[in-house]
Formats: sequence, structure tokens, C-alpha cells
Amino acid sequence: MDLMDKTKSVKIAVIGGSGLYNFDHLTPIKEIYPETPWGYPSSKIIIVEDSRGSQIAFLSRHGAGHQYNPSEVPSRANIAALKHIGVEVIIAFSAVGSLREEIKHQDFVLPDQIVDRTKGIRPSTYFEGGVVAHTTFADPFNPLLAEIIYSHRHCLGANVTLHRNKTVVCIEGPAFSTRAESHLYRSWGCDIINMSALPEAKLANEAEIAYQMICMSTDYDCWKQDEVSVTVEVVISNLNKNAENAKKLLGEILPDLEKAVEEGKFEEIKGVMKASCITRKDARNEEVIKKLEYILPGYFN
Ligand SMILES: CSC[C@H]1O[C@H](OP(=O)(O)O)[C@H](O)[C@@H]1O
Ligand SMILES: Nc1ncnc2[nH]cnc12
Repeated sequence: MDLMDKTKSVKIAVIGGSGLYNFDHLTPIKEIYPETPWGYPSSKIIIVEDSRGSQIAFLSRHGAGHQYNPSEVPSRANIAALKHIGVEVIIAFSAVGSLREEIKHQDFVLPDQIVDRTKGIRPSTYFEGGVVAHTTFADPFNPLLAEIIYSHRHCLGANVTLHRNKTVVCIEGPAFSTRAESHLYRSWGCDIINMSALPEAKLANEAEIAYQMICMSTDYDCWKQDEVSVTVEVVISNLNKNAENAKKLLGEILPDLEKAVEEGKFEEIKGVMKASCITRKDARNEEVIKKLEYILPGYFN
């Protein structure tokens, strides 16, 4: 499939997680599978178009057949590939466990904070090997994106609540948590749990892409006494409905998102990485600069 002439500059991307492996309710325009300096992305990037002519880039986080476990997802390649084709905004969907009674199965959640319980085995920065940068990560998600999404919550219907300003704890997995851990995360103030928020959010931040995760609750992890502990079966039993709602919500927010992008509402993050680099210009590794050109051209040489 290569209908290049029909492709506009695609500025909005969707990363689909567990249960959301395609956007095949929209018209495919083009497929790309670029090799980035950090390898290949986890799936082809499919450019799809809705009935109004709006285009988005879709990428499946775990691969189209869910082949990559959370620790294996090539997040640097995923984010780099999207940035390289011109993406400025990412909406990332994720299946999560609920750590709160009021976040019910199939509810949607917009986290605004992350607690990192990954184990340091996932490559989580573009800045290594001779070019060092330290990014501000106090607010890992984009508040304007969250606001736009929240304003369309009513399309989900009366049975689905969209919660906002919640904290997601990201564990390494692939095993689910022990009961002691589940209680611990609750005591820390965490509201939902997944295995995917990091390093994706960090890398989007380094690539200067506005990023918001939309989490969809599938289970109560294992803290709740009157519920079965999470299993893949429990998660899967909620995935189809969640995927349907995800597509509905995305369809609703797309016009407002496009407008915000066109009005330059996400411009303020551009250029931040130039100021975050601490390595003296003449000490920067040229090979690394060459790789960084792929995502932030002209920033470091
Ligand atoms: C299938 S249960 C655990 C799995 O589901 C979530 O995936 P995603 O965030 O990509 O929807 C969670 O993070 C784990 O990777
Ligand atoms: N309980 C849970 N823990 C981690 N990731 C999840 N994804 C869905 N449910 C989860």
C-alpha cells in the first residue's frame, strides 16, 4: 500500500496497547516501517483517515500480534519513528488495573503523574554515550491534551466514568504484582497500575512530543478481597468493550485536537531539549549527534 500523494503531514499519533492492535474502522492510506537509529518500531505505522479527511498515525505498542512483552517494547524506535514523520501529539492507550474502588472495570482514566517501578532494564533515554541531557519531567503528561480529552467524556455514555488527575504506577512485569505490592502502591497514593507508561512518556518528552496516556481499567489487580486477582483472562474479558470506547472517544476528540495543533497550542515544548543538554559543544560525541539528528535536527551540532 503506498498512496503517498494522499498523505498530508500527520501530526497526531495513536499508540494502541493491549487489545487495541489496529484502527481498522478508519481508511488506511499508507503503511511505513522505518528503520530508526534505535532499530525498528514494534509495528508498521499505519496512516489512517476518518470520514472528515483527518489523518492519524497508528502504532501497536506490543506489535500487531502482541509479540513484545512490556520490557521488550522498542520504545525508543517507536517514539523516534513517530517524531521523524512529523508527529507533534501522541495519544497512548493502555489497559490498566484499578487500585481504587471507584475506578470500575471499563472506566477510563487520565493520569497526570507516574510512579516508576520499572527495574532499569528498559532503554529510557536518547541521551547517552557522549551527549548528556536532563529533562524536566515533573508533569509527565500534557495538561492541554488531558483537558481536550476530558471535555469529550460524555461520549462514553453513562456507564463509563472518565477519571482525571490520577497517578499510575508502572511496574516492570511481565508478572502482575504481589498482594503486598498492590497494597503498598495504594498506600503510596497510586490509583492505577500498568507496565507501559515508562519509558514511553519519558522518550516522548525528550522528543518534544505532547503526550497523554488514556488508561482503560480492566481489573482490580489483587488488593480487593471480594474480587478475583488479575489474570490475562480477566483483562481480556474487558478489552473488546474498552477498544470500542477508545475508538469512539478518539473520533470525538480528533477535530479539537487538530485545531489545537494547527493553532500552535503545543509549540511551547519545542526547543526545550536544546536547553536541557549539558555536554559542552566541543565534547559531544559526533555519532550520537548524528543519531539525534533523526529526532531533533539541528539541535546539537
Ligand atoms: C495484558 S495485561 C498486562 C499488559 O497490559 C497493559 O498493556 P498496555 O499498557 O500496552 O495496554 C499493561 O501495561 C501490560 O503490558
Ligand atoms: N493489574 C495490572 N497490573 C499491571 N498491568 C496491568 N494491565 C492491566 N491490568 C494490569
